[in-house]
Amino acid sequence: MDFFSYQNQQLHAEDLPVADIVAQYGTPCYIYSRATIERHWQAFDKAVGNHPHLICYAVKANSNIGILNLLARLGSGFDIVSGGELTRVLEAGGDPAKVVFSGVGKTEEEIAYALAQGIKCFNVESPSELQRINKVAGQAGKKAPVSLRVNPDVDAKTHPYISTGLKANKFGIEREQAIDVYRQAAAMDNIKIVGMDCHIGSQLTQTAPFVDALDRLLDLVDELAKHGIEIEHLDVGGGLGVTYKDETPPDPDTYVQAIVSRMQGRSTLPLIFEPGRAIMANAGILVSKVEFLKQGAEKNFALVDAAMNDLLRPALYSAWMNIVEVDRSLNRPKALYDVVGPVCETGDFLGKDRELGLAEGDLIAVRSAGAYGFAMASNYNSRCRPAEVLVDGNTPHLIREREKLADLFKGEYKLP
Ligand SMILES: Cc1ncc(COP(=O)(O)O)c(C=O)c1O
Ligand SMILES: N[C@@H](CCCC[NH3+])C(=O)O
Repeated sequence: MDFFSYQNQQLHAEDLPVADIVAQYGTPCYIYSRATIERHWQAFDKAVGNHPHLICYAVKANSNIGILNLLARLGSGFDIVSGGELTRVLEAGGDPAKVVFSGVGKTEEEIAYALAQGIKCFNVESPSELQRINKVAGQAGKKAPVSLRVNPDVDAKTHPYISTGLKANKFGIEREQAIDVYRQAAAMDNIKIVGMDCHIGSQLTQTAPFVDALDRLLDLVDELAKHGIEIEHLDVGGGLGVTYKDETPPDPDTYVQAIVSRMQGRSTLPLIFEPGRAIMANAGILVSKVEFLKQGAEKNFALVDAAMNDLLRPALYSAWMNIVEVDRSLNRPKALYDVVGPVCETGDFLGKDRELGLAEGDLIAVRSAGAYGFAMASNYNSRCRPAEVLVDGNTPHLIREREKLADLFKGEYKLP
């Protein structure tokens, strides 16, 4: 669900006109809604009902401390993929005992750090990683809690760059090897087996691949039990998609029900969910100002002050993201525009062939930009990353300042 709505032709964030917010904080600017983030998180939590569970928000989707803090206050757990993300979770007041650590390339340093903080478990992606965790835990005199990420070989039917559950993908341990790797783990001195997990991809718009993957995992859980290995939790990963254009993903309730319905007879096996996009995407927009309108030989261009460094999804995945005028009352004549940024790349666009009524100086908003928006922003072309503002009812809170030019070369040195 999208929290931005037009009131009197002006795009509003909760009770505030978007134009007033950016008048204060400048453009480009990410704006998020507290109410929407909380509603989305609670939709997952409530849908699971009485089945024991933990919602571990996938920090990579949006890792702003202000947002992590909101979620921590709701009781959320966190799915992290780096020591940096763990630092953010701790800084935000998150409970390390509710943190699961995913990712294919955990370093010794990251493992030692996570162990020292007492995280819930490591989602292990290879036999070599398992050995490394055992070694580091041994050095620390600890037993590391682990879950093996099983690659269930299910087609998530999403963009190939964000599909993760196929044999051809780098993620997880092949199903056929899983029992063997679990047995290796059971024999290790400094490993404690606690779970099993999978994550088959992102922006999934159907329930069936999730259910297929779960069924394959449940078969493995039963097979492991025959080998005397008990699984204490099952982590079904994230991946639920959102509507950017005309996709019709299941809502969190339908998705969660489909998962929980497969858990009959397993009411004591806790479930972990790792949603990222479904919580954050439609809770945020990116607002940008039209700098110039330019008529090319074949196309009209709207040159705006946000670029691929601020929002990479269109350039990276050819992702279609909805672009709207912030003030419709201006009633500009409509034309077809490629909405492009100032970065020196032909791939620097936010949208192509969009019918918009624009004049120089107008504001546009890219909707559904709350997930994998700022989180993937960079300083390419030495551009300062934008501000982030969280709207709480009728109060905007600055949760990240726009970067300053002087910050761009902090930590860089000239030769003596
Ligand atoms: C292991 C893992 N968990 C959770 C997520 C979150 O995915 P999404 O934002 O699609 O819910 C991802 C990213 O795809 C991931 O790699
Ligand atoms: N960054 C991607 C999703 C990747 C999910 C991470 N495993 C996107 O914008 O859609």
